[in-house]
This record gives sequence, C-alpha cells and structure tokens, in this order.
Amino acid sequence: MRKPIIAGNWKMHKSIKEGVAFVEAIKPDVANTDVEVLICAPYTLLQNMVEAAKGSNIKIGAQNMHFEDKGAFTGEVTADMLLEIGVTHVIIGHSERRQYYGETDQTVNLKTKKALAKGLVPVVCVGETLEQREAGETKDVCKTQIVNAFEGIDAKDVPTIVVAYEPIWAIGTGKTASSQDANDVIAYIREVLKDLYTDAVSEEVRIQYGGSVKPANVEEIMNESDIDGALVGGASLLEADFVQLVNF
Ligand SMILES: O=C[C@H](O)COP(=O)(O)O
Repeated sequence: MRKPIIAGNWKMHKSIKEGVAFVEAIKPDVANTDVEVLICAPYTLLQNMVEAAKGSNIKIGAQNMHFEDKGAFTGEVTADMLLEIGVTHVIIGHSERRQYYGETDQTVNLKTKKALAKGLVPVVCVGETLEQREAGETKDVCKTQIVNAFEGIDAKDVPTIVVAYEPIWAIGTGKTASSQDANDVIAYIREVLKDLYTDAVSEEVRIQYGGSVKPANVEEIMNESDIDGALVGGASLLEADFVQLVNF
C-alpha cells in the first residue's frame, strides 16, 4: 500500500517569518492525516522551518540541489548542506529548473543518484509541454524523462523515489489535466518503471500529479487508482487551502 504524499512547492515565495508562522498554524490541522505532508521551501527558510516542524508530521524539503559534494559552483547547495539542517526531501528536475536553469535529463539523473546516496528523498519531476501534448507525444516524452532519470539506479533504491508528473501547460495556469488523463499518464509511467525494474518495484513507487491542484479538485485527483499524491504550487501558499489539500 503506497502512502499518499501531498507536497507544497513554494517556489520563490515567503519570508522566514511567514514560513515559520505557516508551519505553526497548520500543525494541529494536519496532525491526524494519513498522508505524508511535505513543504518544499526556498533555501533561506529551510532551517527555521525544520525547527518549527519538529515534533510534528510535517516534513521540509528543498527545491533543488547540486550533484557534486563540493566545488566552485557559485550559488549552488549540496545534499550534505541540506541534510545538515534537517531537510529530508528535495525536488529534482522541476520544469521551471529545466526551462530556466539548464536542468537536463542527465543532471536530473546525477542529482537523483546523489540524493539517494546521501539519504534524501528525491521528488523527480517529469511532464510534457502543451506543444508535445498536442502532437500526441505525452507518453514518449515522459518515458524518455523517466528512463533517463532512473539510468543506473539500483532497484532497491527505486521505492524511495517519489515521481511527480506535471504537465507543464497545467502549471500555474488554472488548467488541470482531467483526473482520468493524469491517471492514464501516471499508470503509463508505472508501466515504464515495471519494464525497467519489476512489477513489485514499480507498484511501490509513489507518483504524484502536479498542475493547478486545489481544494476543489484534489479529491477527484486522489481518487484515481494510480495517483499517489499531489505536488502543489499556488494553492500550497495559503494555510487554509493546504490544510484542505492534506485532509482531502
Ligand atoms: O510544483 C508545483 C507545480 O509547478 C504546480 O504548480 P501550481 O499548483 O501552481 O500549478
């Protein structure tokens, strides 16, 4: 049985004060959920949010990391640096990183391997553009991204990885893939993982949907057979909405 995971991706939003207040405010309201609760915040907030979340079921994640252990990489952060402050998860290969910061399938693979080696849970993002969807390439694009992301990753480590399927055209646009469409692509991603590994391994991997998830549509999305959670941008910034998402 896969434990659902509802994750907020705050992107470039909130101050330390706001992040800590958010965690303090939602703590009691998410305490009894059966889902894993994760907030991926900007680097500057992480340490304070980890402190604020202590003793609760809220986990704190980063939105990126480098694949090297150290070096002349101005502006970058290592897995060890995240672990040192108590971060447990890291988003890897978000479409905004791929689009604006030169993230490639290869760097996604290197980062995923490094996160696993260090004991961080990678949340690996895949998804197609509108152009690719309209050209009927959604499954091919996702397959290529998954095959490349998992290249050289041992079967024993695969169930640790969380995959997030985010159709790029649905991010921040108010457009969501229909829950059936999203489930169809996610079931296909699971098939790809089955071909790469085994049925048993692929059945253990949690695959989230992301793209304009909000309280009004989360239940329908989560009721689909293969969708194991949501990676939420905009709606995760509001305490009341995030609490509703977690308690869908
Ligand atoms: O990582 C989260 C996604 O990019 C979705 O963002 P959104 O919920 O604002 O559409």
